[in-house]
Amino acid sequence: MRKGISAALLAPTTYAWAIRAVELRVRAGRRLAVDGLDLSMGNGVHGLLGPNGAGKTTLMRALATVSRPAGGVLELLGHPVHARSDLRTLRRSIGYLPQEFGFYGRFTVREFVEYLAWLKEVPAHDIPDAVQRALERVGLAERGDSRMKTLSGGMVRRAGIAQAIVNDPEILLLDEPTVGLDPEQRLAFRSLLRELGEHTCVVVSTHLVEDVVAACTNVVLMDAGRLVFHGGPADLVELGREGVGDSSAERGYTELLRRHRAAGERTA
Ligand SMILES: Nc1ncnc2c1ncn2[C@@H]1O[C@H](COP(=O)(O)OP(=O)(O)OP(=O)(O)O)[C@@H](O)[C@H]1O
Repeated sequence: MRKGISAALLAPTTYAWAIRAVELRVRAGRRLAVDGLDLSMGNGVHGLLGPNGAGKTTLMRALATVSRPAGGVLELLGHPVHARSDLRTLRRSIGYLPQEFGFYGRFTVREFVEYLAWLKEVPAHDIPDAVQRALERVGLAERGDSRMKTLSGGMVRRAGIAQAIVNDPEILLLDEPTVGLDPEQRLAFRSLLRELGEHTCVVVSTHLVEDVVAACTNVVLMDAGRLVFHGGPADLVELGREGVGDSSAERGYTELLRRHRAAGERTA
């Protein structure tokens, strides 16, 4: 048995949900930015929406096991995540594109993705093919030998998506992946998302409600650290038949937040 990995982590696990949170609380600095969240997610593409400061990035960081929960239950692929969990094996099955990420500008795109594949403990002999496939999936195969510092903002984002998918994760977390992508790339990205969601639990945080309707199987709406709505994109569109906003989906989003806040004021 490999040193440092417990038998419990190596044992096959069965689970109903790839991600399960019950009364989850997560701190951002000293603030409880996720405050009593109940949420279960399986395979599919889950669009995480919410106003600025809703707690989306804080939740993504907890799902990526970057921050540990301050309370409640968090289970990823059936493994509990808490202060004392051994997360090394679990992290091999997670892909994460943070909102902001650093890289060595002198690395080529291929070296950058290879390095992350190595950190994710992808077996060495699988790395070249895995990297090539990830670069092809984000449309960067032609730029594999370019240095990271020579890429445009949108291309850096695509390199970030490539590193997140290079280990074929079972949970894929993408924090605002479409920022800086041109319209053609956004369309290509939507179809990549749909493809990935067939066998993976994909969580995509975004402010683009239209992207969620076009590419997601589920909508998760948060406000002030709590779950406001979890349903299908069609439910959001249906709710937005009337109200303020340029599209039905945006109106549905606004209407859900309005109802949630009005209910909060009544109970306060
Ligand atoms: N390091 C920190 N220290 C203190 N407070 C923080 C820290 N990071 C985030 N917060 C606060 O936690 C709350 C949730 O922030 P978070 O970044 O998770 O929201 P978000 O939904 O991702 O927002 P956005 O849409 O603007 O990216 C906000 O009120 C924010 O000000």
